[in-house]
Amino acid sequence: MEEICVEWQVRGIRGATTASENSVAAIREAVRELLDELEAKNDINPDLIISATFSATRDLDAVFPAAIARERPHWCNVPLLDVQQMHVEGALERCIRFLIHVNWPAHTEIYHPYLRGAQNLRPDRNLAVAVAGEN
Ligand SMILES: O=C(O)C(=O)C[C@]1(C(=O)O)C=C[C@@H](O)C=C1
Repeated sequence: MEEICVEWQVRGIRGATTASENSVAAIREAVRELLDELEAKNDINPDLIISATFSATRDLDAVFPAAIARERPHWCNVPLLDVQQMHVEGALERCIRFLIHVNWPAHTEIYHPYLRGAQNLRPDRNLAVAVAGEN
């Protein structure tokens, strides 16, 4: 029988969005939408996620984004962390970002979701998917 060998790589996936206000409901809605998009566009298997770090700008403190992520099916065992985004004067407000490391089949495209007010943070990533080795 022919053996099909899949080459795996550790890859980083970035994403960001904004919450409409500093409330549990608004942050939950924004994080769910962002992770829905991540999973839908990447056909991601949460069991292959190595870790996920969320940052929130200093104007968001109603709830931890990691706690929202942990509510998702199969995310309860993912190592999660929240940090406060460094503040730069004039930077996008009420912004939630993530950096996720994942085991990924080599040479497979990754989609980095940038939604809502965060759409223009990385127009290069928003328009195109990143090809293996380019991120
Ligand atoms: O990708 C983002 O979320 C950005 O805001 C862009 C950027 C960057 O310049 O690369 C800036 C600040 C963040 O800490 C991460 C990345």
